[in-house]
Amino acid sequence: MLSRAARKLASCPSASMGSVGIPRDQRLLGPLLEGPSTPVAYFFLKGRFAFGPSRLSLLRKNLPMNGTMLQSSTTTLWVNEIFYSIQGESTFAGKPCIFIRLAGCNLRCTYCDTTYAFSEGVRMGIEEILNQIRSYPCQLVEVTGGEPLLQHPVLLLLRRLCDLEYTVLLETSGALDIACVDPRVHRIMDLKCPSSGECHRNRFANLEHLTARDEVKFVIGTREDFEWAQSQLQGSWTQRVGAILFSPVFGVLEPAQLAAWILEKGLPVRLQIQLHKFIWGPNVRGV
Ligand SMILES: Nc1nc2[nH]cc(C(=O)O)c2c(=O)[nH]1
Ligand code: SF4
Ligand SMILES: [Mg+2]
Repeated sequence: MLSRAARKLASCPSASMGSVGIPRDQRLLGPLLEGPSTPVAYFFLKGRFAFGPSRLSLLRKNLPMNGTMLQSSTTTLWVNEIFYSIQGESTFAGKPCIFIRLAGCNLRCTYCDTTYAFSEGVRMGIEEILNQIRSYPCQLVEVTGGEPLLQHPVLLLLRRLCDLEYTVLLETSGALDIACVDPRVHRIMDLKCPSSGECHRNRFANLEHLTARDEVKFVIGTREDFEWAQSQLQGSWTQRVGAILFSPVFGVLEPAQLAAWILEKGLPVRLQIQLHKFIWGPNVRGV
């Protein structure tokens, strides 16, 4: 007997092939690119195609805007970086972890710390990615971005990683549908607060899909954000989800201030600081 989540995945062909079953606003737009020798990337930008070299860095970094899909074949992904570090966020913080950062994002949060992922990346085959992952002495993998769900083949990558018995984490902004993600994946989903400038992009329907495996993260920059986050803690999802994380915007809100607010209200949430920024500094890439 398949679980509800497993049945949903089985009825979602995009987890194994093509883009059928993907919500309309997440479908690939534009012609498919095949073969590593093709030196051109295609993007669908506000109703027209843009063409560029295979390194996305030559695209202006503010180009992939709302609703824009990164174009790739069904077995390749635009990868910004792959690295091995200490997990700095979520309930897995402190553990060795391999990170796969995918390129492109459809949001532009005011505090974004990975703007370089908007436009820099190389195209890699899923098997090529898996081979690199196998080279690290680690069974914990996080797929992050950018926004990893912008690229449909990520569903296949996530499934392959689960099949290989990795513990798999997915960081997502929460603006795209999370229902087709393999149910073995731990989804770490943001609810964007007002100071992000992207609060209106929250896809609240995602909350219905959350399970004890998943975590919800609020990145908090102001008292208004804190109160907004507090006001979201009413729904039944709070009882189902594995963790609720309150994380201060680095360099904007002192962790001690957020700690004081949480204690003042007695909120049953988890204060999260971005461990990697305290270990290696706020602007170091690849850690
Ligand atoms: N060490 C480390 N932990 C992280 N957890 C989430 C990260 C992210 O950028 O999504 C991240 C990251 O970039 N580095
Ligand atoms: S969703 Fe994440 S990667 Fe995208 S702009 Fe916001 S913080 Fe940056
Ligand atoms: Mg992130």
